[in-house]
Amino acid sequence: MNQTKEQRILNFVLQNAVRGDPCSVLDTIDKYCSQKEWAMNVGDEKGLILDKTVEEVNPSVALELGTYCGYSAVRIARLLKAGAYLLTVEFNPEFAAIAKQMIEFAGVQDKVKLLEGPSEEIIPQLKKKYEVDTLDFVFLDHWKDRYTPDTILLQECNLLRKGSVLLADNIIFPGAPEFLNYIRNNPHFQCTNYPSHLEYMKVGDAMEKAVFLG
Ligand SMILES: O=C(NC/C=C/[C@H]1O[C@@H](Sc2ccncc2)[C@H](O)[C@@H]1O)c1cc([N+](=O)[O-])cc(O)c1O
Ligand SMILES: [Mg+2]
Repeated sequence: MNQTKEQRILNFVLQNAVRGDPCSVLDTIDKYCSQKEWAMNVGDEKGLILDKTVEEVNPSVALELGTYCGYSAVRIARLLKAGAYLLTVEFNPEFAAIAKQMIEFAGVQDKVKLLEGPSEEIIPQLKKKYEVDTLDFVFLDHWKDRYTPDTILLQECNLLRKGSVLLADNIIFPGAPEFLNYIRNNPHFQCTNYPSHLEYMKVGDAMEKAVFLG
């Protein structure tokens, strides 16, 4: 049975990256996806915006929606302080299996909890089942039409506190117009736009940061 693109990416990492070295895993994925097969990782350019935001927030508890191959989970986890952790939500079992291996190869498995299932089911379970109080940082990179309902759900489940930071990928491409309209017109959020480019392409893209004001 021939391999999927995601399996080819993982195999390229297993054969070319340095086990236990998150940066080498990120560089190897970026190399493969810019030279051989494009894939929807946040990538190196927008990855720097993600890095700066994570360093600024220095979260104890972070949530990622849309794990895919685990690139941004590794990217975020490598920056977390001792005792801090990332919960990452993926509903596609094949992608979850790839991401699990990617996270373990990078050596950040002790900081990452991969939750398999759709965000709309997982988010309401975070407090009771996963013992989350509130989230310091949320990275939205899953289906673009889920950004708004899941942001509303996070508020309804009291998972945001004054100062919680949301960072959303793909504001321009593929675009999340409904989310942008929602978040920029919501008095409970302070928004900042970060223009960039689509991963591995010259196409324009942007990330949007939204700080919850309580
Ligand atoms: O479509 C994009 N991302 C959707 C991502 C989806 C990821 O999240 C879940 S969906 C889900 C649902 C519910 N709960 C958890 C995960 C999918 O199984 C996939 O792993 C995308 C597309 C482009 N592009 O150029 O076309 C560029 C990007 O950066 C993108 O992020
Ligand atoms: Mg994306």
